[in-house]
Amino acid sequence: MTGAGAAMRRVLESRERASLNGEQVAALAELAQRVRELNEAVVHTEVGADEVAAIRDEVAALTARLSAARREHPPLVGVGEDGTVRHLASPVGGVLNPIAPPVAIVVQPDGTARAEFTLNVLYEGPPGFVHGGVSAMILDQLLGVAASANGTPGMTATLDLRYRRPTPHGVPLVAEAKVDRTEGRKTFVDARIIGPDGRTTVEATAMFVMPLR
Ligand SMILES: CCCCCCCCCC(=O)SCCNC(=O)CCNC(=O)[C@H](O)C(C)(C)COP(=O)(O)OP(=O)(O)OC[C@H]1O[C@@H](n2cnc3c(N)ncnc32)[C@H](O)[C@@H]1OP(=O)(O)O
Repeated sequence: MTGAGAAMRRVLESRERASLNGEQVAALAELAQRVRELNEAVVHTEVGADEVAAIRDEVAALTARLSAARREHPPLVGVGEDGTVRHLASPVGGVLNPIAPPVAIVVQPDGTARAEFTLNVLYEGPPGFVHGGVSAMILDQLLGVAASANGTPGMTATLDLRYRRPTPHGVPLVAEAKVDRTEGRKTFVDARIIGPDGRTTVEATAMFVMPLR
């Protein structure tokens, strides 16, 4: 046993006290979105060196202003309108995380976790296509949400990926995950990413294990 469950409970207990109210979350989510746009602008800009230097100094000044009052830990959890727990700073769809791809996961009545999203060039691996690690990260999260929605949350113990064809960026994608079966503390979940032509680009199977302590 790893004690992973106890370690996570300790972190959760310390961070729940730092929860934000809805107004604060909305304001920071807007800021995170502006930073996402800044990130993309940095990758695409063709402005001259002097302008780059001036912008660099402005960004540094903004970072200093934000850092004038810092919490010890990121706000980890929030409770959504539907009562589900949200990891606000998650690297997948975390509304407060400027590096998180915009993947909003919705659980369907039949337990399928589903997301519709478009990835921009920030998530590129092979030219024109999504980085395989980014696809894996999105699928891991989606698989985990499906396991949680099934009432059997856990840690990812195994994650098997089959990259069937390249996943394009800049076009609408769909990802879905659904629990296949549970065996004691183990939950087996299947997922896939589907391209705009309706064909599967990546398939995944994961096993989640609920830590004993
Ligand atoms: C709404 C919120 C949604 C949030 C979604 C979040 C999605 C993101 C999820 C993640 O990314 S989690 C981070 C990545 N995963 C980890 O860091 C996990 C690290 N590993 C662990 O913490 C532990 O190894 C683990 C909790 C998975 C298992 O530890 P345990 O001490 O509870 O397992 P134990 O050794 O008692 O084994 C229990 C059973 O599982 C099996 N098992 C455990 N780990 C395994 C493994 N890695 N591969 C294959 N089998 C494994 C083990 O063989 C055994 O099978 P049997 O009961 O049949 O004997």
